[in-house]
Amino acid sequence: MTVSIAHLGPPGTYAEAATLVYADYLTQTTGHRPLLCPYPSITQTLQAVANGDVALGVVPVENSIEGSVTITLDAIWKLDLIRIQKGLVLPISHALLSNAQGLADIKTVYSHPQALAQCQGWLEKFLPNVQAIPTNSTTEALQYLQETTTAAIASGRAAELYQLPILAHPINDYPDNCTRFWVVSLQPWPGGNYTSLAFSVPANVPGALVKPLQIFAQRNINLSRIESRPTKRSLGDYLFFIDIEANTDHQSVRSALQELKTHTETLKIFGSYSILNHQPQSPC
Ligand SMILES: O=C(O)C(=O)Cc1ccccc1
Repeated sequence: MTVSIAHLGPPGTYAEAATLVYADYLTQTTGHRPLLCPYPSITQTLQAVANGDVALGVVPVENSIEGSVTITLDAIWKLDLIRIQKGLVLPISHALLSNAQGLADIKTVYSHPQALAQCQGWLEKFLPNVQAIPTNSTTEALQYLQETTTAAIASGRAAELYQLPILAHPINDYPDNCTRFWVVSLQPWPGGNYTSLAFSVPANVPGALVKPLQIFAQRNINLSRIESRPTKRSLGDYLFFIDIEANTDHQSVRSALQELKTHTETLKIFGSYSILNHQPQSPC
């Protein structure tokens, strides 16, 4: 049976590029080529996995310049059964696509909020008076390019795919711009050396986060990331997303998670996974 993988579309997004990397890996390891299924938003991509419409989904989770992709974290928290199977990191290089004669004609720039933010300095310098409009994805932005006063930020690959002119490339403010993606499914997977989890704490009291952090520190378990997100219940009430460098099969991790349960209100463990190292020369 063909495995379907959901990703943010339309075709040509960075999420699709990450999905193609994973599809190549699956083809090599299983002998079967999976089917790529584009969805209009990150939330709908994850929903398709949660509903069982597709076996797998690939979503961006964190960028080296802009930090967390908050839509992904919020949706994963809400969708109870989602598990992480793999991580993969992709270098991101943005281009300015437009049918305008030159930069002086451009009045509006469309793109995904992460792409707009990663090119903020370039936009301020070269297009200081344009209006930046967020879209669900970098390739959704391309539908606005019929006008000769509009531009979109997307990849060189997207420009090639839709035969659109590139006015400037690269335009990201930092050359080492990398985005981390998660491959997710409903199936727990034999893990790797990274574990991701999230929890809410019982009350917004001093030290509510100290105990959970101590639990890991006492066992010498390294945290590679901590991110807070509002619970959306009341102001100042947060969820914490944590990545640790260890597997849940490890005895120390098991006991840490047992103890963590007693110091958190809700604890969700998204699983243990390895990082697919597909480009050993990449800056990521
Ligand atoms: O819109 C896309 O192409 C995406 O895949 C989301 C995104 C946007 C910018 C950087 C990384 C991922």
